[in-house]
Amino acid sequence: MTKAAVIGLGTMGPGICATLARAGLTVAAFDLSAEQCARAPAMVDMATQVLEKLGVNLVPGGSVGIVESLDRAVAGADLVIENVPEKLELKREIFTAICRVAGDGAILASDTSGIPITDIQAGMANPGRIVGMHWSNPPHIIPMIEVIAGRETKPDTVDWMKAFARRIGHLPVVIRKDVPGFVENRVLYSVMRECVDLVERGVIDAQDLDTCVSWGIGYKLAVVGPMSLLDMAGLDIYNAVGSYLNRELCDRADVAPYVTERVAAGRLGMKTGGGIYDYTPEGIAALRDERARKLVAVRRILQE
Ligand SMILES: NC(=O)C1=CN([C@@H]2O[C@H](COP(=O)(O)OP(=O)(O)OC[C@H]3O[C@@H](n4cnc5c(N)ncnc54)[C@H](O)[C@@H]3O)[C@@H](O)[C@H]2O)C=CC1
Ligand SMILES: Cc1ncc(C=O)c(C(=O)O)c1O
Repeated sequence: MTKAAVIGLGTMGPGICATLARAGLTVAAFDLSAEQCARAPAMVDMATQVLEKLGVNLVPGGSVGIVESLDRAVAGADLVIENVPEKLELKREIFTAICRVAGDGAILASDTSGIPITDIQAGMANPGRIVGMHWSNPPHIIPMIEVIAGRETKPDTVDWMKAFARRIGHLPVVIRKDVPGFVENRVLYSVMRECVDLVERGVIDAQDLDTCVSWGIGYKLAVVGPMSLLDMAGLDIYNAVGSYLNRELCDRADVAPYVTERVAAGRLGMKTGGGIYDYTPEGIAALRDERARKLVAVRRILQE
């Protein structure tokens, strides 16, 4: 398998392109926005430099080319990865267009954060080839990929995707039920909901919350997963604490005003220069470098 198409070159697309090219694939990438197409090559280069530092196996012959239409990207591709915004109708439009052009044998993957694959593939021309391939941000550094079968996905499509994830140096985990959010984001969003609530209620400020979670929980969880942590702490302790604490935890079904008010004001985070925190362009470049350097160092140690 040599040719891949990546549709959408926003936060996720460039790092995915770099990872595929590093594994020897010829990647044709497309984004509707000329601005995103113009910035993509520099983003791909930055991700490629990080992959070099990580020492991820280099298979010669890979490349990334930005093309001017979805049809050009998809024609002849063995694998298509969709990375457009998280809206079901948009993703269905894109998959309809992809199915029109893709060859019968191509694997068609969505990087959706949690829209059930069953909803994306319903009524498509080739649903058995459509599969969830959920990367984690930044996709060239975080090595885990969730592989999700929708109701109509063929088992051999899932097997193919597992093997492919390993081929590009990532770790596949198979999600056995096509539940919204799959697994990673169900866990992340339960943590995020509690964190936002604690900051909104003034229990802690944003910076201390970040320190508490990164050093108290995140650092530990990178080495000891939650199920193993239960055994390490003792199930009796979880039972005792959970019996009074679980009922206290945030269970709101909507998104907190702390977030919705910032979104309404255009404060989306690093991509708009401010969100919870404020950023300058120089600060963003420095943060990206620092985070990549630290994530690479931690990954190296964890892989030993
Ligand atoms: N940002 C994150 O941390 C992660 C996001 N995801 C998922 O990956 C997908 C993409 O997310 P991001 O890269 O963050 O979004 P983004 O908003 O940064 O990028 C999306 C890109 O799609 C392009 N686009 C929109 N309509 C298009 C069309 N019709 N044809 C071609 N390109 C089009 C946009 O111009 C934009 O560059 C979403 O489903 C998201 O939930 C998955 C893992 C992590
Ligand atoms: C906030 C948030 N939402 C979704 C995802 C992935 O789908 C991520 C991530 O990968 O980091 C995230 O941070």
